[in-house]
Amino acid sequence: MILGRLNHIGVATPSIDDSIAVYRDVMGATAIGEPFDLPAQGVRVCFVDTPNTQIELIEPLGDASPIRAFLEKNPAGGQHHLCYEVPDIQAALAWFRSKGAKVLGEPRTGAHGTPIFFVHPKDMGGVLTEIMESPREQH
Ligand SMILES: CC[C@H](C(=O)O)C(=O)SCCNC(=O)CCNC(=O)[C@H](O)C(C)(C)COP(=O)(O)OP(=O)(O)OC[C@H]1O[C@@H](n2cnc3c(N)ncnc32)[C@H](O)[C@@H]1OP(=O)(O)O
Ligand SMILES: [Co+2]
Repeated sequence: MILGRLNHIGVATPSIDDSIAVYRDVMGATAIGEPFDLPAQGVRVCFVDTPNTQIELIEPLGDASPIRAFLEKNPAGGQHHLCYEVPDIQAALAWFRSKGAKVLGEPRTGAHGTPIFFVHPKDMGGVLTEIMESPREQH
């Protein structure tokens, strides 16, 4: 398994619009994407570019959103997950399973349009970890 670059840091928020204002006005972010819905993943997403990675702002979308419980515990939002790139999602899936880590579901299409899966925080030192196949042009 080849662990690649840190693609993004997931930050859960009760309001993407409010968070955009903070990253724009307080953090001085100059490259903020348009928010978009990912109904299949139960989130609304907005990417804030940094020089070497991205902040992925995520807001609950729908009653079954996987981040609702997180926001109930952390009403102001907060750091939610880390996402690393791999060259081959299936090889990575087999790798984590071979290590006995709890993979959450099967690979599905993530916010960058490539396959992703999550590894339970209990097996990752308390860090919800997303694994994402690198976009093809980066292979
Ligand atoms: C995929 C689109 C996009 C992309 O980048 O492409 C995204 O990243 S979308 C991100 C949102 N989607 C997900 O997070 C899917 C995977 N997550 C899950 O399945 C759940 O969030 C899960 C199972 C990690 C936690 O579910 P839930 O919070 O409902 O369960 P519990 O409250 O029982 O939590 C169990 C246990 O884990 C701790 N926990 C929960 N969330 C986190 C977290 N983000 N980081 C670290 N730890 C977390 C929680 O505190 C519980 O611990 P315990 O000691 O048992 O109280
Ligand atoms: Co993510």
